[in-house]
Amino acid sequence: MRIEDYALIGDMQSAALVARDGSIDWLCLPRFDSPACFAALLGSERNGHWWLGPTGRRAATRRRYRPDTLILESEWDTPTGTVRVIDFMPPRDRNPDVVRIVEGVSGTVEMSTQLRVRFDYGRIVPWVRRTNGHLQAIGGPDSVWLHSPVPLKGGDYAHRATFTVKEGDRLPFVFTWHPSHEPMPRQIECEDQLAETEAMWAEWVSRCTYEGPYREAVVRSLITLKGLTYAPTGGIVAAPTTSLPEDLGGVRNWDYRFCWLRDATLTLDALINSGYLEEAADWRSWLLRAIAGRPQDLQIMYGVAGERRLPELRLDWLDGYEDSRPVRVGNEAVKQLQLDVYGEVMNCLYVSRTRGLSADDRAWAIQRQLLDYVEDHWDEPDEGLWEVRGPRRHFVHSKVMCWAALDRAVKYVENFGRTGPVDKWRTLRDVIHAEICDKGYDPQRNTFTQSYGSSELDAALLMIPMVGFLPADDPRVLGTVAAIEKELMSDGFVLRYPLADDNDVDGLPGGEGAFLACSFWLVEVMAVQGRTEEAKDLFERLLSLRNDVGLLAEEYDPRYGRLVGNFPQAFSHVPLVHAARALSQKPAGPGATMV
Ligand SMILES: OC[C@H]1O[C@H](O[C@H]2O[C@H](CO)[C@@H](O)[C@H](O)[C@H]2O)[C@H](O)[C@@H](O)[C@@H]1O
Repeated sequence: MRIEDYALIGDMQSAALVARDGSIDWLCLPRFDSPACFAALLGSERNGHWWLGPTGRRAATRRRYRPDTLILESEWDTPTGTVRVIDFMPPRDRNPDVVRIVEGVSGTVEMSTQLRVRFDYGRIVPWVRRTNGHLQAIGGPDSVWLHSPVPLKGGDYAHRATFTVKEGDRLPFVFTWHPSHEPMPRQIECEDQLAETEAMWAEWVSRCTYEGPYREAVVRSLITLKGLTYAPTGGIVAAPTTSLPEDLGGVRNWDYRFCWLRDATLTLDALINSGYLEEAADWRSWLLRAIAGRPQDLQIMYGVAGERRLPELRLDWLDGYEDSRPVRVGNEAVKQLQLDVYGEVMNCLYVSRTRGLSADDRAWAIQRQLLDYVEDHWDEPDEGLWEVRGPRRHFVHSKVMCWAALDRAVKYVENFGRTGPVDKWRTLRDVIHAEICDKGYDPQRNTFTQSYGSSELDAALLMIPMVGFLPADDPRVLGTVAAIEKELMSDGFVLRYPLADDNDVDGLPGGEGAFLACSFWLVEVMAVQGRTEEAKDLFERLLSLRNDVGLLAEEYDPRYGRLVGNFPQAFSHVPLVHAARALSQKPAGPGATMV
C-alpha cells in the first residue's frame, strides 16, 4: 500500500490507519506511543492487521469521512451489490475500542475478514481463546477482545470468517483493548457510540471560526490536528506513526508519536486562530507540567504525558515500510539543543493571550526562566529545527527564533502589563538582530544563509518575515525568497535544504522529498508579498497532493510522485491552515510584517 492509501481514525488517545482495501495495518493501544498490536504497515500481515471487505480483497470504490467527523466510510461496488464499512474509534472515558460496522447498501455482497493480533509491534503471537462466542487475545500486559456478529475460525495463526450482507443489514464488529490482568470490559452499544461520536465531532467543528476560502480543506486539517491531540493531558503528537520513510528504502525513519514543542506550538497557533482556545488552555497546562523544573532541563520534545526519556530503539524484526530500515521507536532528537523552540513557545503563549486565553502567573514565571536561558545560550551552535544529526551549527533560523522569544517577551510586557527586565530584553533583541544581519546574510548573493559562514540555503529562512524579524518586502527578504525559489525547488515544491552528495548538513545518507510545510510557508510569504496568483497556484498544487480523504504526510517525493514520511503529519496540516488564512487576507502594505 502507498502511504496515501491510508485513512486515519482515532479517539484522541490513539489512532489507527485503515488501508483502502479495508485492512487496519497500524494501531497502537492504549496510547499513541504504546507498542502496536497491528504493525503490518512496517512489515507484513504477519506483524498484525485486521482486514474486513468483500471477499477477493480489492480497493474500495470510494471512501470519505462523514462530513465534519473522523468517521470513515469505505464503499465497494461489486457485481452483486454495494457494501459500506463504517470505521471509527469512539472518544473514550473507558477502554479503547475500534468499531467497524458493515452496512449492506444494495444487493447482496459476500464479505470476509481476517484478524491477526500481534502485540509488541508485530512480535508477540498471542494466546487466543473463544469465550461466549467472542475472541480474546492475550499476550503479556495486553488483552484484546473481538465482539463479532459472525464466528471467526482459527488457522495459520489468524482468525477468519466469510459471511453475506444484504441491503439493510448492519453488522457491528468491536475490537476492545484492556490490560490483561483486568476483567473483560463492558461491551459498548455500537450504534449509540456512532451517534455520539458523530455529534461530538459535529459540535467541535461548529465552533470553527474560519470563514475564508478552501474551508473544506482547512476543516479537514483541523479535525486531523484535533485527532492528534492526546485528550487526557493536552499533549499533541507530531504524527501517529513511526518510521514511515522520508526516503523510500532509506534510513530516514523516525518515531513521531511524541509531543514536540515546535510542532505542538505551531499546531496550537492554527487551532487558536480558528477559534479553539480550549485546546490552547489544555496545552498550556500540559506545557507547564512537562517543563516544570530548571530551565536548562527544557527538552525539545516529551512523551504525551510529559515523559522525558524517549530512548531510541531499533525493531530489527520488522522489515520496514517498503524495506526502509531501521524501524525506530523512541527518538534521540530528545537530547538535542534546538534554540528555535524558545521562540516558538514564547510566540504561542503570546498569541494565545492576544486571542483571549486568561493570564496565568505560573506561565509567566516559566516564560521568564526560559528567557534567562535564551540570554545565556542564544549565541551557541545547535541542531536547529531540522534536528540534524551532523555537527551543531549557528543556524540562522535558530537565532531568528531567539530574537522572536525576546520580541514576544517585550510585547507581553507592553501589552499585558507583565513585569520583567524589559530594557535588557530590548537591548538583547537588537544585539541578536544585528548579529544575524551581519553573520547570517550574504550581501554578494543577497540572501540569508542556512548558518553563519555557510553558502547553503534553508527553507526555514522563509520564517524571517513570518515571525516579523524583517518586513516581507525588505530587499534582503526578497533576495532570500528569490534564492529559495531558484535553488531549493524540486518539481515546483520546496526542499528543506540542499541534499547534494557533497553536502553533509544533516549527517544522514540518502535524499528526501520536498518538505510540505516549507511549500506552505512559501505560499504565505507570496500572499503577503502580494503575489496572490502565484500563491494560489502553489497552494492548489499542494492541495492536490492530499489523498482522497484529505490527508498529507510529512513530505512529497517528486521522484516517485508519492507522499513520504510519517502520516498524517501535523507539521503539514498546520501550515495548510495558516496558508489558507493568508490567502483570505488582503496583501499587507509596504513595510508590513506578518505578525
Ligand atoms: O530529518 C532528521 C530528523 O527528522 C525528524 O525531525 C523532523 O520531524 C520533527 C517532528 O515533526 C520536526 O519537529 C523536525 O523539524 C523535523 O526535522 C526526526 O524526529 C529527527 O530525529 C531526525 O533527526
